[in-house]
Parts: sequence; C-alpha cells; structure tokens
Amino acid sequence: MAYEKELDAAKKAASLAARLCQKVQKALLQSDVQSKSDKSPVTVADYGSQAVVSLLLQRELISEPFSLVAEEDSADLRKEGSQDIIERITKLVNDTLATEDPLKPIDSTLSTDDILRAIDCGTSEGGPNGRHWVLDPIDGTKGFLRGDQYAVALGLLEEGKVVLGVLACPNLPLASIAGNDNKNKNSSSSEEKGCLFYATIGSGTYMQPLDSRSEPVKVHVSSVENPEDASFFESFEGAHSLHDLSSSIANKLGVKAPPVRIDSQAKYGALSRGDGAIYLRFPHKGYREKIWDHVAGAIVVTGNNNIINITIYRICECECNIWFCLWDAEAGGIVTDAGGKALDFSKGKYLDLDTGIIVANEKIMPLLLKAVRDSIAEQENASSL
Ligand SMILES: Nc1ncnc2c1ncn2[C@@H]1O[C@H](COP(=O)(O)O)[C@@H](OP(=O)(O)O)[C@H]1O
Ligand SMILES: [Mg+2]
Ligand SMILES: [Mg+2]
Ligand SMILES: [Mg+2]
Repeated sequence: MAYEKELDAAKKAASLAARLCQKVQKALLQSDVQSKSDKSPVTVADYGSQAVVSLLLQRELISEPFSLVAEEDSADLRKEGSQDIIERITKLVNDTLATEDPLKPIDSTLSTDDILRAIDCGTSEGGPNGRHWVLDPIDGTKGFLRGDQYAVALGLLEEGKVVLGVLACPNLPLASIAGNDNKNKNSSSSEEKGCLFYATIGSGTYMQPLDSRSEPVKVHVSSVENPEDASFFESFEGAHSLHDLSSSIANKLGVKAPPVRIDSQAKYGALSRGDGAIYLRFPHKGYREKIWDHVAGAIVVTGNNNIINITIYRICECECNIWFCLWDAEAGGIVTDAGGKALDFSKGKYLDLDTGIIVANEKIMPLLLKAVRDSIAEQENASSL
C-alpha cells in the first residue's frame, strides 16, 4: 500500500496526541476552580499535541525531509511570564511520550527548548511542491473547552494534493450518532467513545477505536439519494458558519431532520461513516479558511476518490437553469466550495474559496449545488434591497 510507513507514523502520532488532549480535558472538566475564561488548559493541550505530533513524525520518518504546516507556533510561549506554562507543556509531553511503549526505556527527557523547537517545526508555508504534513493539534478548541467534540487532525500533501489523512476524535461515539438529539452528539455520555479515522489515496477510509482494541473497519458515506431523508451537519458555533443560510439550503432540498451541530472535523469523520449525508460550512464574510481545518477531513470523507475534477455544465440557459455536473469520482463523498470547485490545498496556509465548503455524496451533490446557488442569490438580492 502506498504511504504505509507514513500512515503508521501518522496514526501513532495522532493517537498519542489525542491521549495528551484527553488527559487535559479530563482534568479541565473535573476542576471546579477552573474559570470559564481561563484558556490555559486548551493552550497547554494545543501546544502539547503539536509537540507530540512533530516529535513522533520526525522520529518515525527519520530519513525523510520534514515539513510541517501547523496551527500553533511558539511566539507567545517565548514571551516573558510564560515559563510556567512551558514547563507544564514539557512535563505533559514527556509523560505522554513515556506512555507510548511502557516497556521501552525512555532515551532522555526532553527539555523546554526541545519542546519549543518541536512546536516551531510547524511553521512551514506548504505550497504546491514537495511533501508537507498539515496539522491542527486541537481542532474545535471551543468544543474541547465545553467538554464536547474536538479532533487531532493530521494530513499529508504531496505536490499540493492530499494523499493521507488521520482524524483522532476522542469524544466521538464508536456507534453512529445518526438519529440522536444534538445534545447527545456533543456531550459526554457513557457509550463507548474515541474514533480514529484514516485514509490514504486510493485505499478508502477506515475507522478503528482510538485505543486500538479492535480491528479497523472500512467505512462509506451515506448512500441516501433523496435529500428529504438526509440529515446535515454544521458547526456548533454560529460564529463559524451562517446557520440561516444552511437552513435556507436545507429547506430548498426538503431536508426534514434538524441540523446536527457538532464541533471540529469530527463532522467529516461522522459523515465518512454515513451518520449524516451533508455538511454545510459558510463562514461570515471576510473569514479565510485554513488548510489544517480541512486537509485530513477532506480525504477521510472522500475516501478513495481524492482526485476530483468537477465540471459543471450549464445545459440550459433559460429560467429553469438546469445544471449538469460530472465528476471524476469512484465512491465516497465529494467536498467542494460553494461554486462546486474542488478544494485547492496547494496555495499555502489558506484556502482560496468561493463562499463556503459543502460535502455530500455524488447523488445529492448536484441538487445541493443548485440549492446553495439559489439560496446565496436570494440572500444577495435581499441584502441589496
Ligand atoms: N469566524 C470563523 N469562521 C469560520 N471558522 C472559524 C472562525 N473562527 C475560527 N474558525 C475555525 O473553525 C474551527 C473549528 O471548526 P468548527 O466550527 O467546525 O468546530 C477552528 O479551529 P480551531 O478550533 O482549531 O481553532 C477555527 O480555525
Ligand atoms: Mg481548527
Ligand atoms: Mg486548532
Ligand atoms: Mg485555533
């Protein structure tokens, strides 16, 4: 299998980083004294997770050049007054790495400088040439703080295309979340939780328990053809996506189920196993999407059809405005911007998008594109009045 060595390293790195995050989230939720506005737990977990992934990938893929585009950098940690927080991160990273293989003797304890350097390995700019790892050490920081969904999201770009993705979702139930109410989807409950999703180009998407207690299973997106039977996912945070616009699109499609609002790229993971059929993400004007918020999720949900070329033909210029879409896709989901264009991860840290990001299976996508176009046009007309 292509990228086998890289996938093993990525799964190990994301799982270990997730273990670090789980430890911090548990302490955070148990602490009565933690004030809601205190962001330090998430800060410690964010940096700690980034350091673990950076160190693990470099150690496991020692003979390869290493480039990492990651969300965090150490600038704030190097400011005066941050010594205490760096020491907390360093201890957490050392403790986490020591759990990797309890029988293996620990070579040496990492210093605060080692940790800062590991974090700063993530300052690559990415781009269209060569290989770049892409990391969101905690995606869904707001969910993490609430005790809800979050993900460690790690992907690999080769010549600007996503070739591998791993999503560790510590709070996502192993069983489908379809049909539960929104509260259950986001909050902790007693059911078994912790999913690791992964995909490499041409090999499909798999899911296994985060603690590896059972074998991976191949997953598929929903095969629902009638949008009336589909349910759609969107951000929990209204500030991250226009819920009104999603609701207008869902109405046009005839979707009956209420929106499923969850944090982070756990949405892509849940969609990849068919828990829902549509993902709608429409940031407020001016927001620029970052590649680490979508690289891993995009390949996980597209599975074995990562190379998607979509041609949209307008076959009728009259009022009925029928569009015909043709994609070069085998199976799995389709991820595009609001105009139907495949996401381009080759432009550096940012995605250059038309309005938003949408995901659906190939049966629903043509209808979805039309509903998106019509809803956006209506919204523009209303605001110009
Ligand atoms: N105003 C905004 N609009 C859209 N996305 C935003 C946003 N502010 C932050 N985000 C991004 O939304 C991500 C979370 O996605 P979701 O809404 O699906 O949970 C955040 O990732 P981080 O939590 O890693 O910072 C952040 O990058
Ligand atoms: Mg993120
Ligand atoms: Mg993040
Ligand atoms: Mg962030």
